Amino acid sequence: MSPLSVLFSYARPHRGVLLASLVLVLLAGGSGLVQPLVAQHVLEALGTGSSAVGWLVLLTALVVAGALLTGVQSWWQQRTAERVVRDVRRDLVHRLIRLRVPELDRRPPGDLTARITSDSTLVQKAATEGLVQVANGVLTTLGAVVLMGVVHLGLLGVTLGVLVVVAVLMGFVLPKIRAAVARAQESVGAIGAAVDRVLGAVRTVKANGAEQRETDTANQAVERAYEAGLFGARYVAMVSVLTGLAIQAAFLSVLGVGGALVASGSMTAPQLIAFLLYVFYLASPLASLASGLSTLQQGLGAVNRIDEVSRMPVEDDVDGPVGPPATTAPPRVEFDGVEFAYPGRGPALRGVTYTVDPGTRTALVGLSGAGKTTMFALLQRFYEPTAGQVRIDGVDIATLPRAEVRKRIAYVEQDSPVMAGTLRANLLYAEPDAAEADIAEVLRVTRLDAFVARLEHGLDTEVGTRGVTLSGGERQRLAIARALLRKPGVLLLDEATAQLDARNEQALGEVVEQASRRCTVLLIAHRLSTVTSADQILVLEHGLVRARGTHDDLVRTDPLYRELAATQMLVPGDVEPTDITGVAG
Ligand SMILES: Nc1ncnc2c1ncn2[C@@H]1O[C@H](COP(=O)(O)OP(=O)(O)OP(=O)(O)O)[C@@H](O)[C@H]1O
Repeated sequence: MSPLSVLFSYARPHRGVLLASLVLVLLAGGSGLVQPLVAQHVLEALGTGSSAVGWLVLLTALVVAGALLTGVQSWWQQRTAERVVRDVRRDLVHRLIRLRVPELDRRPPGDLTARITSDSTLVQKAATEGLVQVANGVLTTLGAVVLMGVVHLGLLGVTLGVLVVVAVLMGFVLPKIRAAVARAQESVGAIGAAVDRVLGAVRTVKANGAEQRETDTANQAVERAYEAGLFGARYVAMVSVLTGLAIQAAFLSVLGVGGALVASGSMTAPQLIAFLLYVFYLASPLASLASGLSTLQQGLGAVNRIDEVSRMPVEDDVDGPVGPPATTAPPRVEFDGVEFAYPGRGPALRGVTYTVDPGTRTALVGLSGAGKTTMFALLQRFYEPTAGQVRIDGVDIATLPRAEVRKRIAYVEQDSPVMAGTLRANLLYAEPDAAEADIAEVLRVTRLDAFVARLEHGLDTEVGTRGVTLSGGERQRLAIARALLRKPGVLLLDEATAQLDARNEQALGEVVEQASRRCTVLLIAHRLSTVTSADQILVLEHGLVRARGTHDDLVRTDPLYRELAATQMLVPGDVEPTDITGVAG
């Protein structure tokens, strides 16, 4: 779709009211045109001593009607503009939240936010005021042109000649406005991205004394937006200059040619005067046309950035009623020859095959970057395998709606995100109707009950942006409590206890063990002490399962596992300190 058709598509649902608005503009214009004639009659009546009441009433009615029509037209137009921007923003919010994870991975959130907040406002005016002004300008200009033709065809030719020259110049200027707005909006997106980057890691920025560097980065985008804005403003100003010049040039040409025609007797003086009045009358529709075209170009400059979001792939199977899972029994989870690579990267998983039996605990261990978190991401259909299948209870999850897959799974992320809001809102995020008894139970098992009891507002305490007012361990326990409250079929814990003190870690280890009687648990852990009692441990290396078994089996059979265990003093051993961060070498 061309940008113009996209713009029309925003206006289309409101075409009725926009057409009505156009009619009102024309009527208000018409009433304005008639008023001088009626005023003339009033003056004539007063001069001749006859009654002017009728004309006065008509004049008053015209003035009032004109004002009312203008008021109603302005209200309809602005209301429609607000509706257009509301629809665009609704659609953008809806899509952005549903964008596929790979798409979100490669776009700065600040830029996406700017499309909702800033770009949409330009489209709002273009799809309403711009279109009405252009239509009004075109219709009124055409009307004036027809009447000019009735008065004198030759002079009409002269006028049109001048207008064509101006139209060609406009054709050069208008696309510049559009390009400038597109550049300015890109920069506004870049400002959003830069600020978002800083605010998302404000402590890192401060701790590294990077305030000035980050300010400079954001300011570069601010400067680019300013330059592009100025560039566009120059051309917008040029449009009004051209419109003024068009009228002046038409007036002078008509005066010159018309004067000669009158002198030669092929035209009467009143004809010339009438024609000149029409030339002046043209000023208003031409101004409306020029301003409407500028507004349209500005909207077209922004429409691409909005339309780009409409073309990004979304997860279209996360809405609608999913219904309760067919069974509450813990399911079997299988990876069967699963291969996967992130866009532009080498393989992250290279043919992973394993089965997790219902109601058991499987631990994934291995060096950093081995592909553990990637498996969790595939299990929730954040990404799709490039080969192989992930199955839940024997069903390939690629054949299930994402909502259904995710409903069965509770996921505690590596950095256990907590969202701004209250503790309660975070806890009940997936289960808004959870029973008080269940809430109390999960708070107890995650040992958050004492913490909550100490807070003045208890569960209604605000946790700040990303839970910044909580400690790392409290955030993790909150995330685990949220997961347990869902009573999931599958529980995924990614380094979920990494930030807990030893006492809490042990307590939560027991909770997870208990949970595995009700659900299938997969947990990723670097601290092997948390996984020694798992039913099955998978050792991952470079996207492959290199060994599997219980802790005791693996200590005996797998050198890498033995090394990991020895460095964590879980087995006696004489081990060279090895890089287990995967950073070096
Ligand atoms: N969103 C992403 N885009 C591109 N590459 C990614 C992405 N996420 C992870 N990777 C890469 O994929 C590989 C596997 O990453 P993954 O997060 O699965 O490792 P991991 O075993 O969980 O590591 P860790 O123990 O450090 O969390 C790594 O090389 C990583 O750099």
